[in-house]
Amino acid sequence: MSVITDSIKIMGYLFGPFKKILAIYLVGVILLSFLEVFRISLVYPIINYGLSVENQPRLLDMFYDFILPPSVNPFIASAFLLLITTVIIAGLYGIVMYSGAYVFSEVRDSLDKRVFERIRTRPYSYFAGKKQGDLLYVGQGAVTESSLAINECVELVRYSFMAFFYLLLLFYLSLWLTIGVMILGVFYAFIIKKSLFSRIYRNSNVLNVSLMEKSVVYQEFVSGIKTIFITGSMDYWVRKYESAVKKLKKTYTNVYALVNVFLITNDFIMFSIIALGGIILYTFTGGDFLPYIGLFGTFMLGLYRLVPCLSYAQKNLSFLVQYLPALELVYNTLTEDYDDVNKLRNDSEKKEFNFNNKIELKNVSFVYKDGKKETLHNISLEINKNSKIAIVGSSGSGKTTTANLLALLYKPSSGGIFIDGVNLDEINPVDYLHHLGYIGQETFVYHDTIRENIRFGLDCTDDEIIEAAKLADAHDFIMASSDGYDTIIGDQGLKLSGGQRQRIAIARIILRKPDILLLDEATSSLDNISEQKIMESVEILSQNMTVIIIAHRLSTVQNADMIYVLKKGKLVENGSYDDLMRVKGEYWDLYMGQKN
Ligand SMILES: Nc1ncnc2c1ncn2[C@@H]1O[C@H](COP(=O)(O)OP(=O)(O)OP(=O)(O)O)[C@@H](O)[C@H]1O
Repeated sequence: MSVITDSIKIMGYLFGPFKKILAIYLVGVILLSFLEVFRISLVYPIINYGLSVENQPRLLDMFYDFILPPSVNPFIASAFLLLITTVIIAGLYGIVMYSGAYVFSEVRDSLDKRVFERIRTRPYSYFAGKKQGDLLYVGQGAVTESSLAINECVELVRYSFMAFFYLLLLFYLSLWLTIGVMILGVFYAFIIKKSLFSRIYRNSNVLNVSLMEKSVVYQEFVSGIKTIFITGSMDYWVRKYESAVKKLKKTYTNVYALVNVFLITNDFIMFSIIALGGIILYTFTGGDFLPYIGLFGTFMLGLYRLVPCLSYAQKNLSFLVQYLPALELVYNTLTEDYDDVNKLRNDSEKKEFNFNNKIELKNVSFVYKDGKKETLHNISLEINKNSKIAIVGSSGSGKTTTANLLALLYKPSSGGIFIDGVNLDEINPVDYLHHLGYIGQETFVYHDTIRENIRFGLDCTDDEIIEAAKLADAHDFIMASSDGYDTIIGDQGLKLSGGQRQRIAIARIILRKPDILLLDEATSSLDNISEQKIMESVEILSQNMTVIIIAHRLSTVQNADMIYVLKKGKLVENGSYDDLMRVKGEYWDLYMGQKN
């Protein structure tokens, strides 16, 4: 599809919900364009009546015959009309500019919201499979560039209408002269389209890829800063970043140089035409050019106004082309099909979460999208209500994957998870997730107070926050911080230790009083004493809560009601600590491995 039809299709989609305000803008633009041309045409009678030129068609004569009493001099009437039209144009300009800005900001605003909505409703696998930099670019850079494209589009419409009306005036003044100028113009536009537009589009594509690459490198640099420092690999990252920036510089130069070529050539053509027109007029009239001065002057004035309009329209078009790859990315994000988690989640047909008896995993197998073989194979296990179970196994055995399935981040490839006999697929996920407290290995804290980081949007009292913090062994260090619960955590929680962050994450979940508490290496960053304290809290909580613990440190899970042992994605053993130690199987091996 061509660049222009592509842009029209995308713009049609983006402007779709704003037809009314767009219509008002267009009416204003048409009226304004007409008045602009009318204003220029007033110059013609002013010159001709002023110079008392006879025997020349006088533009607007019919209009004057109709509205002017014979006693009024057409010269002074034209001057007055010029003044009145100028005042109206000034007012109308304000309206058009305002409605143009309004259309732009409405579309931009909706774009921001729509893109965010489309991204946020994606399944977790979409985020897991994307580079963070790419995700950031879609929601930020690409949206900003698309907004700029929208602005260019709004402007393009304005300048195109103006150019059209000026062209009509020129046709009226001199058919042949206009045809001559148009042939030149079409020839020129053809060269421009052939030589420049495709180049701008190509370079803009490269520009977008380079922008994305730079943003990815920067993102990776910031998130990996600690590893970069301790491995002394700063030079490598500097080279990586500089190479991304260098590529960007080259494509930026190409794109902006190409866009500016228009302006220079337009200026050149405009003044060449005026000079040539003057020479032709002088030659054809044998020096007696006075009767044609009105026509020549108005024509050139019209042309003088037309060319910048065309020039701006071209500039708008070329910027539009430049931003098109970003627009396409945003358009694809907005229109592509995907499993909307909201639609899945808000399904009113789905049952409410009801848990009185047990959770069962029945023959659950799972393959990651890009995985070659099954990560989980035919797992079947049971978790009784208010029991405390543990899932253990060596690294890579599939423990976190099992937790991911329980937390609805992925769906089993076959088999199913059942709560009191009801498949998790049939239960309202929002309801289910409200009752599930999942604490993973990665802890997310954000730039706000400790209080708000624990609250995380929940409607609760300060006392409840403190109680949860105590259970998570976080209260003491919070109280020792400069402003207690009101201490601001630095960007990404850099002012906190790993263990402190983990304790805040645990408090956040405990505060939610879930029915099922899923701890995936949730105490891995903690020292033994702190871990011990949290496990004591879990012990208390487990009287009214079903607790699923995934842990490397087997000492943490010794008193679980049931321990499931995974090996290479398969369930190889289960039983209480005593049972498993007695049979001296996989658990025994793991235990002895940790002891030595
Ligand atoms: N998003 C993913 N895409 C593809 N494969 C994955 C993904 N996440 C994990 N895996 C693979 O699945 C297997 C099980 O990983 P999982 O994280 O469940 O193991 P684990 O028992 O929790 O390991 P650890 O104790 O080291 O955290 C591993 O081989 C891992 O490489």
